[in-house]
Amino acid sequence: MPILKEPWKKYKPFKASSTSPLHLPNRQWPDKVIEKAPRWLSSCLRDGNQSLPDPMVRSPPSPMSFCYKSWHPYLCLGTDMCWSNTQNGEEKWRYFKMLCALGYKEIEVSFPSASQIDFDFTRRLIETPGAVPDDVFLQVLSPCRPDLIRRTVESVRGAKNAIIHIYLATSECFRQVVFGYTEEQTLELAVECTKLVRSLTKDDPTTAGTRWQFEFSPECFSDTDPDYALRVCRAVKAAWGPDGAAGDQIIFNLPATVELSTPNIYADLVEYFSTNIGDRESVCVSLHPHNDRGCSVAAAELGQMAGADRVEGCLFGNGERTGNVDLVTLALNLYTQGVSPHIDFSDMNSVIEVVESCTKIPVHPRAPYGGSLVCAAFSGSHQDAIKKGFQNRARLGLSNEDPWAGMPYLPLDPQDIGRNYEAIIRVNSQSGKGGSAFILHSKLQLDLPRGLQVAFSKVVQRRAEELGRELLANEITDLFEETYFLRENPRLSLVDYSISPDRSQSPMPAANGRTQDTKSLIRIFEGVILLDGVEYKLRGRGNGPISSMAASLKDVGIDLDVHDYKEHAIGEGRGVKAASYLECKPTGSKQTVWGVGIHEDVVYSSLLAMLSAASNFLTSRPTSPLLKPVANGPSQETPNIVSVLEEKANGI
Ligand SMILES: CC(=O)SCCNC(=O)CCNC(=O)[C@H](O)C(C)(C)COP(=O)(O)OP(=O)(O)OC[C@H]1O[C@@H](n2cnc3c(N)ncnc32)[C@H](O)[C@@H]1OP(=O)(O)O
Ligand SMILES: CC(C)C(=O)C(=O)O
Ligand SMILES: [Mg+2]
Repeated sequence: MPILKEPWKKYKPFKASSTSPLHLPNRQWPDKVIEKAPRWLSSCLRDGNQSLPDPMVRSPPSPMSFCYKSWHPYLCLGTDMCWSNTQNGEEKWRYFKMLCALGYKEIEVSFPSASQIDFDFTRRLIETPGAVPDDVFLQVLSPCRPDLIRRTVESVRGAKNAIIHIYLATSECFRQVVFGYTEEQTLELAVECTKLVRSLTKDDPTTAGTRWQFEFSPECFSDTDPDYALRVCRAVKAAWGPDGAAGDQIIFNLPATVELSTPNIYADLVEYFSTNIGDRESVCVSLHPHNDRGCSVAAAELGQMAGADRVEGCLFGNGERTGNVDLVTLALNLYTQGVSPHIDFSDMNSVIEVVESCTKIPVHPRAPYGGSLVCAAFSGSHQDAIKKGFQNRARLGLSNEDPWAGMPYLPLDPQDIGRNYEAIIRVNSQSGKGGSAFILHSKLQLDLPRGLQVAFSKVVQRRAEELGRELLANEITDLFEETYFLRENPRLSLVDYSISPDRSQSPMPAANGRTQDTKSLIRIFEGVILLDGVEYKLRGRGNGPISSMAASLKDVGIDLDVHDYKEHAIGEGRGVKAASYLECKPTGSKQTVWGVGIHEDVVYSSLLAMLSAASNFLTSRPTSPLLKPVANGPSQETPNIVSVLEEKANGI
């Protein structure tokens, strides 16, 4: 082929045939809303399976394998996820059980004429008591070839419920390129094969114990002249003879075998078919979109709006080439519109585990709903909005009326698919204060004041940049405990203390000139601290425990003014603790330091916060503060420099 200068000119825009119904001035589907779930057909074990490098049901292992880890069909790295053959059919068996548990009622289990293994798997399902729930239909697929149809029907003999599905491509391309058939020959073959299926199933009294359904797929429907597709299907319908009044429907499955156009065109085709096939109650219109252009979900949704009753697809969009339509996305798209899909994805992680281990294809981390990252927010703005969403829902009482309204960025409650809230907020160097604050709140029940959120987020940012990666939730809680000396404080600790009212003083006058109440009595802090391995005895005066301790610390060169103090309870009942947060400003400095204390005793918790702030003050300075000489002795005016270093006092 000559090399084209403009190679894209090799391709032509999609054009339906000359009798195109695409000019549908009265199309109805754009105004329709999907209000109920369609009938679902999982083709995971057929269309999904036929597209795997190593199908689920296979003969004994070959040294060649598809490696999940290396993404290579042959080079196996020998990890857990690498292909390893279990007993023949075990993976399909496990997958089938999962599909039943999820709620699928129509499951295409095999292409029985393809191999003995597929045939045997189908037989095993039927012959194992209780393997197939009474309300589940087993679907099996065959081309329009009499020998293969006989084998296919044979495979489901004795089943309680079975759907025989035959396919024949009707597009001009396939008729000319693959089969060399005229329109009439194709139609005749479809009718003949339908009659054969009928004779082998519902017309054969020996199979009366089986509830039969029949499905015909005009393969490549979306590339087929729509009037011709209708002609073939009407003839097939006449051959099958469904009795709609008795609830018997023929399934016409309309594949976009290859997705060739925008989904609105598929919807037009479906609406045209659905409204013109006639005797509609005897017909179930089914969709089978593939995803070559990445629009299969849209095609399936518009197709339902256009009148389809049923959708065929695979979990996580497995299937030929780019896959079949993703049944997980379709179901949960309905769910998030308040419509039950009648499929249970509440334990998404288990579904993923089964699908990945059976197909050896990992679910993409960004796959809608199922992907490991889709409930996670890394970026600061997202985290901030989600955090506020959680806070405000409780505050605004939205939880009763409209439980998920007012929740930014999260279209689905992660808990509904078995993901916990810890997975939502993930912290890296793109995160702001809200992310770490959310994690500290959910993991440690700490409700950080805004200023501390800002201060700690800088610490987190630094650490994330140093490591060049995401910080895990436990790394953030560790970092917090380390930064604010919540587990240990190697430099500064409180050995002993007491706080008592200063009886020698009359109460300090309040700002309004009145005498303060007894609560405002001057307190005296007396205690022993261990600073860099040396014990110091301190004494200080203040309006309360914190300020008196702050005053006492000046004597060891830790000169901090308390700017802000907040506390809250953690937990309730006997195990309740107090969390205290202190913002302090070193005298003469503009920068603040924060301290955090947690303890059952509220006062002790606040003193720990003071000590934590003092430690941060110490570490924020290049060298240790100089110990102030106790030159002036206790001062009554400045209620702070009273402490003494015992050794010093003793002249040691
Ligand atoms: C779009 C889809 O997903 S369709 C489903 C596809 N799935 C599969 O094919 C999986 C299982 N298939 C198989 O195991 C094999 O292809 C079999 C058993 C069906 C047939 O195997 P073979 O007899 O060796 O035929 P082979 O696969 O090489 O070629 C297909 C033949 O069937 C014909 N054919 C293809 N589709 C159909 C059809 N729907 N109806 C009738 N004949 C068909 C082809 O024209 C070709 O005929 P030819 O041999 O006269 O040229
Ligand atoms: C067999 C048919 C339904 C098919 O898989 C397709 O056309 O994609
Ligand atoms: Mg297909």
